[in-house]
Amino acid sequence: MERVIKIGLLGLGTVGRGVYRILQENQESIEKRAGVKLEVKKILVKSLGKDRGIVIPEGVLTTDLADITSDPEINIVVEVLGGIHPTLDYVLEALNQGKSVVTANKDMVAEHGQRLFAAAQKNNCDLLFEASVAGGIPIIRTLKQSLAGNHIEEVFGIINGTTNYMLTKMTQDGSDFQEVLQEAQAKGYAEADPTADVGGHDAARKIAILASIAFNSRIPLHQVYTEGITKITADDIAYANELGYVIKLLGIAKERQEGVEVRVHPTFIPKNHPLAAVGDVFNAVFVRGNAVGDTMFYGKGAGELPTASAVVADIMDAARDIIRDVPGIIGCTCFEEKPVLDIGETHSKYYIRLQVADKPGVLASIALVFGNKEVSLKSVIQKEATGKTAEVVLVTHRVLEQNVTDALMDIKQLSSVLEIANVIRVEGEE
Ligand SMILES: NC(=O)C1=CN([C@@H]2O[C@H](COP(=O)(O)OP(=O)(O)OC[C@H]3O[C@@H](n4cnc5c(N)ncnc54)[C@H](OP(=O)(O)O)[C@@H]3O)[C@@H](O)[C@H]2O)C=CC1
Ligand SMILES: N[C@@H](CC=O)C(=O)O
Repeated sequence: MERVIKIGLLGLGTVGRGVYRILQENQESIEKRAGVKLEVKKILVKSLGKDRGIVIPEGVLTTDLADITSDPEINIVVEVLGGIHPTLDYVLEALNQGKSVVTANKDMVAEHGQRLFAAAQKNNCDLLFEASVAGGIPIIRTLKQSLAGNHIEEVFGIINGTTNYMLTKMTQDGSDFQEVLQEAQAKGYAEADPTADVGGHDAARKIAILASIAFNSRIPLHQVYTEGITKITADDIAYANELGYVIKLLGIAKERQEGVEVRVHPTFIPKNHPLAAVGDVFNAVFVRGNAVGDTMFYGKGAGELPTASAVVADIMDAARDIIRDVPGIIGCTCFEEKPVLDIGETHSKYYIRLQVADKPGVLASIALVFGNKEVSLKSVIQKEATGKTAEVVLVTHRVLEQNVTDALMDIKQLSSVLEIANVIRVEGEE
């Protein structure tokens, strides 16, 4: 008799709809490749009456979790609800009922991964989360399996589709921040609360997940230095262009002898850097391994079908493991504690934009403060002098962050400095 693996889908929003569509439209090839037929038996939603733009057979939608977690016929639960409450409890319930779980939820994995992996191991289930980082790019499987023989030294890249879409439009078309955020929301790229995207928190969750896998450690989310794109202005974009850079929100994780550095912030990168050409909703992740050298992975980082592509691949893996009776074979429970370095201990170049009084000697006094803190300056441009005020743009050489922070504290005290308008790290050049 033909074996069918039944799936319970939690959520039928942007990603859930994509998962359902791929499972229907590619049914034949999926069955051949997975070696088993896959069928969505139940779908948990909040509201049964909502128009969803797809046809779902009668009786499949439910608002009762128990229709899924208590159904012995359902072997795989796919969580695409989002958020932590009540989602974490739902996923733990599914694992404790012996069901393998596939999730796209980076909030939950970044904050409660340890608990979830322990529950999956205890119950001999798979817990797969490919879609939680970089949408359609298969980066989790790559780190866990394809590059497993390497010592990973560095993982960094563009890992939030919404902000990359926004920065691309703001740079290329001069679009307004709020307008372009609304476009990203309408396209289904943004989180339910888009402050997670623009505030850098979504990217922080993703880099915490990537760094944990890459460095075989557990990176607590609160230790990821996080800055979003809300302070980026049209002026910063124009100066970046003039100086030969573009601005991207990067997630950066490096293993150093003293510990690991894990950070998310807007970054100036040279226009000829491969990441500079990654526009729109695309993501790209660089991985440097001690055996493989430099690798780069590129693809759509958000949206219905790219994200669902990753979810469906995980469902197929979970199904294969179930029919071979080996769920949980590649777990995430064995790791080493590694210290996460403070942002002050990292090194970068810095773009610094200041509003100052337009009078003689100001630049010299600013340069002196930087010199006293061992921050050497690569370039200083004075702009838009009105006779009363002027804008000064400085770019430093590669220096210790703490020295820049200390210098800026002193610079703030100078009576001729009216405002520190923005400070943005510069990466990707010697
Ligand atoms: N959108 C994207 O591009 C990507 C999203 N993700 C992640 O995927 C997950 C889902 O995102 P997305 O599809 O965009 O989210 P949506 O907001 O579009 O969809 C959420 C779905 O979950 C249902 N839901 C939410 N809470 C409950 C609840 N308490 N009980 C029952 N049903 C509930 C909603 O039901 P109803 O329809 O009835 O309101 C809806 O169908 C999130 O974790 C997100 O971070 C990951 C990568 C990319
Ligand atoms: N909001 C996220 C969705 C995918 O993870 C993003 O924009 O990258």
